[in-house]
Parts: sequence; structure tokens; C-alpha cells
Amino acid sequence: MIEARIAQRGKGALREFNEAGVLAAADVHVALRLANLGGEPNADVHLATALAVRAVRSGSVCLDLTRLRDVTVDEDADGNPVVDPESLPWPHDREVLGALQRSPLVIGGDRGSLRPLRLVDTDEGPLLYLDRYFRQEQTIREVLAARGDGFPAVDDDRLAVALDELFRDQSDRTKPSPAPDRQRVAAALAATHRTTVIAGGPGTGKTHTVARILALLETMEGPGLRIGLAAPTGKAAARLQESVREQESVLPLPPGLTAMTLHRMLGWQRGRTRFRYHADNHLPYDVIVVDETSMVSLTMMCRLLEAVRPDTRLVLVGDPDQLASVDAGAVLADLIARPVSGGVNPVFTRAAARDLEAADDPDEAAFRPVEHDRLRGGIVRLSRGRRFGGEIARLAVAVRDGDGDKVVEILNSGAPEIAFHRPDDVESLRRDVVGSAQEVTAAALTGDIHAVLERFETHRLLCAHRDGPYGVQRWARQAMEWIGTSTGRRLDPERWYPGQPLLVTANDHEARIYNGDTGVVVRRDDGDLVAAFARGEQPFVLHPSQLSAVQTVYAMTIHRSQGSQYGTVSVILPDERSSLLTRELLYTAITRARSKVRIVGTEAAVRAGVERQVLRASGLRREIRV
Ligand SMILES: Nc1ncnc2c1ncn2[C@@H]1O[C@H](COP(=O)(O)OP(=O)(O)OP(=O)(O)O)[C@@H](O)[C@H]1O
Repeated sequence: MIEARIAQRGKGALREFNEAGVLAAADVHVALRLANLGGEPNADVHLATALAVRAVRSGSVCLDLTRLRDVTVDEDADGNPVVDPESLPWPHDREVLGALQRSPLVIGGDRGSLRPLRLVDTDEGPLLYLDRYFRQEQTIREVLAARGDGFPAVDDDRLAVALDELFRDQSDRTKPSPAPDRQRVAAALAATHRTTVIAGGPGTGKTHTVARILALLETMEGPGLRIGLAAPTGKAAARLQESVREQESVLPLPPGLTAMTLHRMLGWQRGRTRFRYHADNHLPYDVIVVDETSMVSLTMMCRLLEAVRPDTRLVLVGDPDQLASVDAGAVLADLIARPVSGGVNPVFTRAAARDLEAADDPDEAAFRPVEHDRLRGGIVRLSRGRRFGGEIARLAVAVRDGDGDKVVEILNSGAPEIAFHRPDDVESLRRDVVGSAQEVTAAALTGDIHAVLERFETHRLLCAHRDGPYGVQRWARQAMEWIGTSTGRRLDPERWYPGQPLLVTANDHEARIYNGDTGVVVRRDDGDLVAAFARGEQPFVLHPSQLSAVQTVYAMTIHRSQGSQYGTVSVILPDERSSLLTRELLYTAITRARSKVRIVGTEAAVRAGVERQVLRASGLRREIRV
């Protein structure tokens, strides 16, 4: 058996790539172990295998063999790369491909049936997979193809009437909403397809539409329709449940709908590797809605699709431009970009005719030809922002579109919703940090939980990094110092105190608090301290000692903020060379803001972030040649 220590000392190229920080010890270790088991002596295959393991570790599903050299290397304390990736001993792409084509790890060998690697030819070049991920992708492809082969039976007339009733003109409720109404199209799609994907930025009404889709299906197929609502995280599930329940009074929805995490829906079982629901034991629902799908990994999507009954309507909702899942895959973005197959459902075409044919409206864009094609695949994008200020939305769109000049222009425009500061210009940030802490503390001392939670959402300090000069640790310390100086009292995060901001770092289903939840310590009238968390109308309160995994949070990572929104968001940008600084990260940070966004960083950092895209290799977007 090869030990990690020995693997770390892998020879030749492996060693150099390891020392440069391109490969971690674990990548080398796995590659050498597979080579050993499969009887593969070829060094190019060892390197490709290690790079494939690394690819998965950094979020890709496979290794794109046409972009082998597209790697990041370790940085020194000043943010400079330790080595130039070009100086590494890269083998020739063609030689790597040839070695893989002959490799027992790919084609099987005389040491048994072990074939841990898959070499897959696609329309855009070859991909190298660890077998497990290829099989998951194949499952997704096959299930989606099977689900797209046919449509649910729907009564045209009832659908038309129900759509008219649910999507009303905001200024004259006696009339249906004007065309084009993309939300109505999304509902028509969900009613007439087995799989629907609803994409949209923050505040475009995704949850609003979900509630109407459920009401539509309840009207057409209910009562007794079995509805499953899920999201990848507990926090996102709690938000989905709240938003849907808020619509109960205005829509024909079954009361008390509950949402849960995807793990819970699939029947995660302690100590077992398999979920309770799977291909041979399907989920019992007639309709399943998954919110925040951008955070769903390839593996979870595979498990979900296996477990969904073929005739269940599945509605996947999310923002494909946000940061993708922590684990490998960017499935939502892939599903939206992949080639569309399947025919047109005439029931949908009739139901959505006026919206599909309508010209641009001042509030809503007409459907472009390419979008008509996507609709055939059950995919629709909501585009009309219903929530935040115009300039923040424009900034987010410019970032999403990779338009660095426009981003800089908007940042410097002097618009009241946007502030752009050099890294050393933090006076207004200090004022917001101190001001919001004072307001939260004042409310926390009076025991007014609603006011505390409302004020707590007025400002949030976000960082890309956890450590280092631009990281959460450093900036949380800075915030505490500012607050301490302003009050003349040093904050001690080791003890509970009124106004203390909290971040939950692990799910606790029993206590109903979830990883990523934020709350505040409040002093009640009786003098006791409680931790309060926002949960729709009714805040959730528990004794701080019941919190098993919690941190004091004066700053948090942008990753952690995903799925939440705040009044003002202040974003500390890292150095322009930071590989974490990407378009998706900037977009996610900016779209957390409801009324104001403050960027602290250099123009070079902004431009670098807008330019750098997270490219997660996957075969889902491609035509596979088998
Ligand atoms: N068609 C509509 N008519 C009136 N109000 C709407 C409409 N669609 C959405 N809204 C309102 O706009 C706001 C944002 O909608 P919603 O929360 O559904 O967006 P979202 O896309 O789910 O946002 P997020 O991604 O932040 O969760 C809500 O207050 C909602 O009630």
C-alpha cells in the first residue's frame, strides 16, 4: 500500500506539480494508488489521473484534456504565484491522450475489471472522468431524456382559465397581466412539462412564481396533490417554506406546506451511504420543487433524478450566475446551457401564445429566438427585477455579462445606491459597521426581537477570503475594534452579550437551526439572554447554550451569504491576483444588497474579478460521442 508520505514524494512530474501547489498530496496519492492497483506504469497517465482528482476537488466534474494547463498555483504571502505554471514539465496533450487511450485504467487490464477512469470524446474535445462522476452524469442525461419523452396530460381550457386567474395585472386586478409575462410562461411550462427549469436573478419573482405554480397544479389536479418542497440547505428550505406560506392567504394553496433539505427529502439515514429513496423506491410526490438549485452538486442532482417518479413534475429553480455548489458540478448552469432535445408541446404553445408572440414591453423583454428553443427543453429565464434599485441591478448585469468598463463606470457614477472605495478609504464603512452594531445592541437591550432582527439585516460586511489581509478574520477583528472604540467597551466574543451577532456553522435539525443561519443575542424583559433567529413572521428563539456550533460574526464570507439579502452590503475585495476573485463571486456579493452596495478595493481587482470566470468542466453541456 502506498502511504501518503511516499505519495507526496511522487517522482518526476508528479513531484514538481505537487511542490508547485498544483497537485495536493491527496491527488498524487490517489493517482499512484489507482496506477498501482491497475498496473499502469505510464507517468503521463499518473499525471492526468492526479489532475482529474484535482479537477473534482476544485469543483469540476472531469478534466478537460484540451485545457490541461489551465491551473492555478500556490501564492506566496504577497500574492505572487510560487512558480509560473508554464515552467512546469507539461507533457504533450497528444501524448497524454494516446497514453490514456491505451491505459488499463481506461480500457481495463489483466488485473481485473477495475476501470477507474473514463475517457470520453465530445464535440468540444476529450474529457477525462473518474468513473463515478461519469456514471452520475450519464444517469442525469438518461433520466432527463426519458422524462422529456412525453408530456403530462393537461386540459387546455382549464389551464388557460387558471393562468388568467393567477397572473393578474397589478394596476387593474380585473385583467390578466400584460404580455409578455415570463412568470406566466414559467407556470405554463411547469404545468405542461415533466421537468422545468426556472432561472432568474434575485428578486425576479422565482418564489412568487413557485407559489403560483403550486396553486395552478392544485387547481388543476388537486385536491390531494402531493407536493414536495426542497432546497440544498436548511436555511434555504426555511426561506422557501416561509415565502410559499406567505402566499397561502391569497392563493388556493394547501395550508401548512413544509419545505426540507434535499438530503432529508431523499431520506438521508445516519450511518448509511444510501438514501431511503432511490431508483427502486421513488419519492411519493406528484410535484417536486427545488429552490436554490445552483447550490446542488452533480452527485445530489443524480440522486434526486434517480429518486423522482417518472410522472412527477419536477421544477428546478435558481440563479445560474451565482457561485456554484461546494461539491463538484455546476448542474443548474449546465442544464440551462446544454443542447435541447425533445419536441414542442402544443398545449404549452397554445397556453403561452400571447406571451411568446408579444413584443418588448417597457417592463419585460420579449422572448428571443434562442429562448424559444430553450422553452422546448422546459427552460425559462425570469428577467424583470421586482426588488432592488435600478443601479444595483445594472451593476449586477454588467458583472454577469463580463463588461468591465461598464462595471467601473457604474461604480464611479456617484449613484446613491453604489459606493466604491479604495482599500485604505474605510471611514464610511466604519460608520456603517458601528452604526448598525449600535442600533442592533440598543434594540437587543430592550428585548424587542423583531426590531433586533430587522436592524441586523441593515448592513453586512462580506469578504472573499477567510484568512489574510482581506479575510473575514481580519475584518471581523477590525469591526470589533471599531465598535469597542466607539462604545469604550471591549467586545468579548467568548461571552454572550446583548447585540452579539451569531453565525451557525452546522445544521441542528432538532433545534431547527441550520448552517449559515444568522441571529442575535437579545436580553429579554426577565433579564435572560436568548439567541433570536429570523423565521418569517415569527422569530425563532432559543437559549444560547443550546447552540452547539456558532460563531460571533461581524464579517462573513460571500459564500456564506448566498441565499440571503441585506439592506447595505459592504464587500472587501482581495488583491486582483486572488484566484477566489471571480465574476460569480462578485455577482453573488452585489446581488446580496437590497438598497446599497459598497465595494472596497482597487479598480484592478474589480476588473480582474469581472474577467475571471469559474469554469467548471463537465460533459453535461456537450454532445457526447460514444
Ligand atoms: N408578478 C409580481 N407581481 C407583484 N409582485 C411580485 C411579482 N413577482 C414578484 N413580486 C414581488 O417581488 C419580490 C421578489 O419576489 P421573489 O421573492 O419571489 O423573488 P425571488 O426571485 O424568489 O428572489 P430571491 O432570489 O432573492 O429569493 C417579492 O416581494 C414578491 O412578492
